[in-house]
Amino acid sequence: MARSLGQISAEINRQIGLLIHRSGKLEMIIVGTHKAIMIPSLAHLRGGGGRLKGVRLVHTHLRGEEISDEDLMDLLFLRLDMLSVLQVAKDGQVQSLHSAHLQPARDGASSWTFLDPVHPSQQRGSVEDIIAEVEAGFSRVRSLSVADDGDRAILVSVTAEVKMLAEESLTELGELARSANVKVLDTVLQRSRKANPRFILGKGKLADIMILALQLDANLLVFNQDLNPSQVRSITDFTEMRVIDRTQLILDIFASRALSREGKLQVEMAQLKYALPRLSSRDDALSRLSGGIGARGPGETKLELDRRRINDRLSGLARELKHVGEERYRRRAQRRRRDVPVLSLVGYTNAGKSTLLNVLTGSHIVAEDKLFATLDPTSRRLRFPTEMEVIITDTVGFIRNLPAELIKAFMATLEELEEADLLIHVIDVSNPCYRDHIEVVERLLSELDLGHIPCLKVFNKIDLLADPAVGLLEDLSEQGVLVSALQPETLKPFLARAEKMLGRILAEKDL
Ligand SMILES: Nc1nc2c(ncn2[C@@H]2O[C@H](COP(=O)(O)OP(=O)(O)OP(=O)(O)O)[C@@H](O)[C@H]2O)c(=O)[nH]1
Ligand SMILES: [Mg+2]
Repeated sequence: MARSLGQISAEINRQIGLLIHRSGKLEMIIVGTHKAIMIPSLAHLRGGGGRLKGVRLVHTHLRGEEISDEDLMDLLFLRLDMLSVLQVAKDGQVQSLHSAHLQPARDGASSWTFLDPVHPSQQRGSVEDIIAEVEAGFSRVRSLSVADDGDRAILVSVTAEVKMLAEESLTELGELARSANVKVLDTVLQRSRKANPRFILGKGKLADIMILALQLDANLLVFNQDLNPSQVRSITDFTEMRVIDRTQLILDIFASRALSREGKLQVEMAQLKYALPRLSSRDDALSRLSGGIGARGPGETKLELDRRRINDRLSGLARELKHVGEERYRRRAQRRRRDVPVLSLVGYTNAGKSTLLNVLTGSHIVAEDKLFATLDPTSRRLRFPTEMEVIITDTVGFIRNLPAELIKAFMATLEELEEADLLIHVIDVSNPCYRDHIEVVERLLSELDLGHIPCLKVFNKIDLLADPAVGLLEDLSEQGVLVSALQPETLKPFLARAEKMLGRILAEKDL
């Protein structure tokens, strides 16, 4: 076969490639130009049951070149079992066969191994054995890392931000992933002034990520930046991995957390609004996009609908939400008639709002070390030491770059905040980024037109400040109160302060 390939290739002065199944069956014959061949998409191939595609490529080179970088990219991106180059002399005589295959272990820089060049008639050992060994190597790597059924992701951030900010934001993406039960295998931070419009990243960097993904057995790429639909498509096509962005990740978390009818409706609305502009007339864009982390929660089957039906569904949702909103309005109006003041807990996600509400009111709403543990607003009665009774409301946490669609979707819930007489801004001081968090929350509050409501800053989790900087505690207690929701005795000064503020506010209102 090598001899015929060499002769024909030299005669027509074009490279010829054969894609060969593990079974030995020919999948495809590709005729290229004199210096390259183009391999069509192999997406239809189901793979060989392991990490690799189950096909190998043997192709001719006419100018004596050995395995080129492009060849290696093909090996990688097409996850070929093996890639071989048959060097052919001008007269069509076959010279030597150069082969390379991917390397499962992550030792050092090289992601592939070259076999010794050999004349095709002198080959020893079997290709099948080598491939079996490579596959076995990959699955060993896999079983070394924890085997679980959740998604296994590589986080990617492409940004022009300064290094520290970029890293912080990537850490937060990791927290989001963890909250969505996604296992984070590795993170890739690419700082660049200008994003590649097609892939966001340069192709070389994408190749690095692909290698990582293969070696770590990742099935998901999570980008910290919003991707447009065509970027999702190109990266997906290129890597054959599922690709989602930060917004999609947040939507997925919301979808799995929403409990109330209103919450579910709102999440579905946000999901649909996010998906709609990303719909493309071409093939399976939506099923891919709606894939998310398996597109859990409300809206999962609905996302399979087409654009028109999505629009119908959206107007239906809007109607339902309006209806639910009216019910809530009536409840609120009742409350107002009874003239009970309202305190609303606001703050960055994971600051400790729900924990605080639980401690203050002896409730047991879900509070956990996950982002967006709370999605549905909860109200409880709280009696101050001086017998004044108030209602205290827990709300969904804020986060930086909260997508506009999401904020809008949660408008109805956040309307609850408009009723608040006093906002309690809970801040996790043990988080190194707490200052940024304050800024994000304050900006969102003013965007939501809540900036005019009096606000008390509560610096929470002081128990975690093992060694606070000199003057920090004094500084903070000038701006608000210091508490630890886990140490009830620290809450007294907070209650006293809140009550005093509330007294003043109510007195002003009566005037
Ligand atoms: N050490 C310490 N941990 C706290 C304190 N307050 C809350 N936590 C922990 O912080 C985590 C988040 O608390 P939550 O009450 O769920 O926070 P949240 O602000 O309601 O968060 P979301 O609902 O996700 O926006 C939980 O694991 C709490 O146990 C505190 O004062 N000290
Ligand atoms: Mg909460």
